[in-house]
Amino acid sequence: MTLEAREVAWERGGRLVVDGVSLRPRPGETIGLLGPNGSGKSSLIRLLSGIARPTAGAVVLDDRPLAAVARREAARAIATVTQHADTAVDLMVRDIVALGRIPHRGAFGGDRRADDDAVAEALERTGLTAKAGESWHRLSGGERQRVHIARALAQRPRELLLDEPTNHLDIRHQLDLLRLVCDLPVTTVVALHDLNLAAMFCDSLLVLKHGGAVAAGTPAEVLTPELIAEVYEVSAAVSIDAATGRPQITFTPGEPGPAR
Ligand SMILES: Nc1ncnc2c1ncn2[C@@H]1O[C@H](COP(=O)(O)OP(=O)(O)OP(=O)(O)O)[C@@H](O)[C@H]1O
Repeated sequence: MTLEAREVAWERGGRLVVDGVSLRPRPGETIGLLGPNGSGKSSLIRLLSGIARPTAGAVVLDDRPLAAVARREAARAIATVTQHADTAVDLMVRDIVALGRIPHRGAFGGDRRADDDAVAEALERTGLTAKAGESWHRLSGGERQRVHIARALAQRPRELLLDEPTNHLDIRHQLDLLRLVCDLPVTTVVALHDLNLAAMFCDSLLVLKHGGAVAAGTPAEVLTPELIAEVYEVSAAVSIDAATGRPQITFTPGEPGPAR
């Protein structure tokens, strides 16, 4: 059982920004959401997280409509890192990561030891242990991004929703983060712009265009030159990496894809 989207649609400002999309991740898999700017990736993540409700179709957690699941229960199961996540108050890194434990606290405070362990592990996994006592406002953009990921990990969710988690990160941290996410025993839906990173790390991909799903399957099934030209309007060559068996995409500079 896992988090599912069943033919979800979302009308915003008189326009369908998500148009009849279904997503049914296998437990533990990492699904990459691809698509150009404005194609609906963030909107779909908002629907899956319960931040927004679909205008049609349903988001379902363990076969129950998410809207009918108690907030606290949903918050224990699903962790979300949205784009441009910020915090107004100046907290220490450790305190922000500890916010991920709130859904686990009972009326009498919960298990402090479990909270401390989860926070320490999340800091360690994201390479932030040495920054635990640092103030949020003194962090770089990439460090802030990792703090939000750490908060989500401290939540120890079953479902992880990440909206472009690698923007702001240097290449080493991009690779570390996606490797970490893939190795977690957690179902993950991750919106990505980098097709090569998606090809390298995701078990499957869903490609959106104008709010609708245009392709779904393994990276090798989905990432063809034809699909890339259709969706992104650029020319690309795709080869299969001998070592990993994953597609590798090379773009042709200055050569536009077919006009649409
Ligand atoms: N508050 C809003 N009201 C109406 N439409 C909106 C609103 N926010 C976003 N949209 C529209 O919804 C569509 C989908 O946006 P969304 O942010 O989901 O795309 P995205 O694929 O995540 O884009 P990006 O890659 O640029 O982050 C866009 O056309 C956008 O203009």
